[in-house]
Amino acid sequence: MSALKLFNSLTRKIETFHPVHDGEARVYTCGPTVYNYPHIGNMRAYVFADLLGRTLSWKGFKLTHVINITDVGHLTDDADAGEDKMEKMAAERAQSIWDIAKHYTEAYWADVKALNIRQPAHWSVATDYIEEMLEFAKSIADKHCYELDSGLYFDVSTVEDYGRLARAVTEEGEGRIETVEGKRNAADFAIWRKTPPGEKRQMEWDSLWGKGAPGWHLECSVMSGKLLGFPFDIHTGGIDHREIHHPNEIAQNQAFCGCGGLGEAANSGARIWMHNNFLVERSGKMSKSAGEFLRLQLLIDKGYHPLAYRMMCLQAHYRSELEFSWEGLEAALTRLKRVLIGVEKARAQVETLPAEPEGGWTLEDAHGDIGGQLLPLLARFDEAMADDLNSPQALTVFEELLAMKKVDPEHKLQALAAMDAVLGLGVLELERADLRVRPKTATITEAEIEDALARRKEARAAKDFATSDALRDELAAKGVEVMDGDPLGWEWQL
Ligand SMILES: Nc1ncnc2c1ncn2[C@@H]1O[C@H](COP(=O)(O)OP(=O)(O)OP(=O)(O)O)[C@@H](O)[C@H]1O
Ligand SMILES: [Zn+2]
Repeated sequence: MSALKLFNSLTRKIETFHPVHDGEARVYTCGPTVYNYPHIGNMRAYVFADLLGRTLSWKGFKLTHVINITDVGHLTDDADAGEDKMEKMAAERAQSIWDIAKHYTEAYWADVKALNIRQPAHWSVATDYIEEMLEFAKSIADKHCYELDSGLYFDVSTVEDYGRLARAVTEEGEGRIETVEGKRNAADFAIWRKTPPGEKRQMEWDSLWGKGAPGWHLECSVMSGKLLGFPFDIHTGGIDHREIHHPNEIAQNQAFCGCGGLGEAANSGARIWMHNNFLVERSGKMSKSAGEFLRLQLLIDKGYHPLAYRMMCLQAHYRSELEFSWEGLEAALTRLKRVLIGVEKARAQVETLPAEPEGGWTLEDAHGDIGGQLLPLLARFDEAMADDLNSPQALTVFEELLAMKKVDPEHKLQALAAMDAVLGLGVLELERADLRVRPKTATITEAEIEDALARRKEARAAKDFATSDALRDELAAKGVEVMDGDPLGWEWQL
């Protein structure tokens, strides 16, 4: 078994994973701000966190994963400027924040499910932890904070090594962070924002510092510490969080734990900080406001199975930028189709599918009584995943397994199921026909297509090529391409 190695953004080094608690892995992932639908770039962050969680399970660690839902406190700028994203959307829509949060949380969960992202142990909702946030703030206020008219601010000069995660000295951030009158340091941030006099927010709570709402950074410090205990093992997020959100969480954690500098990673609250790189469009970072809003549902509406997007994510290492294109998605879908053809062949050779062991597949279960040719393959798959989650490499090993011929079919399927438990493509539950998603604009149903194709087959058998061609043209007029002799065995596509 290869030792699990992960890239720690805090040390900027690949490190061997040593859990804080023997045999366990505790992971916190910054979740979505539920003011709008997530775009597929946001979902890359959760596919990555899921891949990490699945790899930890595969390595035999008992995983506790927390993903939060931010329903208050995230401003339109990650630092201190702008409005609360939730309040802003609620005002625009003339709806209650609670309704907005519910709607978009459910939409996010639908994407989570469609992408085979496993359910974490906890979905922690920020507004459920206000009491704990007030206690946390109170415990650090005297030594680390000061009050201004607009709120309670964290003085970043009171902790050692502020900003180390971002590799930026405090002053460097100055240009980017809007000045608030009276701040001691440019990078100081509000941990509690007071409701301005004369205003009423939809979400506000009483506190020692007046009515108001918690800061976004405070929320993640509190929920991660509360649910996982400091220090926990791994904190994840998108690479943008490396600049402001996570350095600020770290500063609060240091203050709360009374810990020293960041020479000791555990002082930051987590031992390892991991960040996925961006999904980008040719024009730049994907965002909700610019251009076509790339939601998972849009991909589905255009006829792409959501797992083609998961495949697309797995094909790139999580620390590399990934450029989205429709051609790239098409290629990922084709790759998934080929995988399913291989799985179908393997399935046809066995009576029953291997039963998933309780608690999911681990490398150890995968080994089972497997011998001979399959063991080196499992070892190479393990090595790839242990090498800072090298999923592109692991995928090629998975495909090698699919192509293997002279192996015991039961063992092959066992190895397949176990590897898929890490990749999360769910290939044993998927049928090839499931991948053929009807685009929203399609004017013909599958039953009508199958019916026309059956009639065409009959015509061809009777050598009535005029009818056969007429049926083909009829289908083409409705946007259905008939694919005679397609190597992937697809008879038609929309
Ligand atoms: N283009 C992207 N590619 C990969 N991850 C991303 C991308 N954009 C945001 N993320 C990550 O998605 C997660 C969810 O972010 P959040 O819900 O806070 O979205 P957001 O800040 O409103 O997104 P955006 O800035 O894109 O509108 C975070 O971990 C964030 O770092
Ligand atoms: Zn967070």
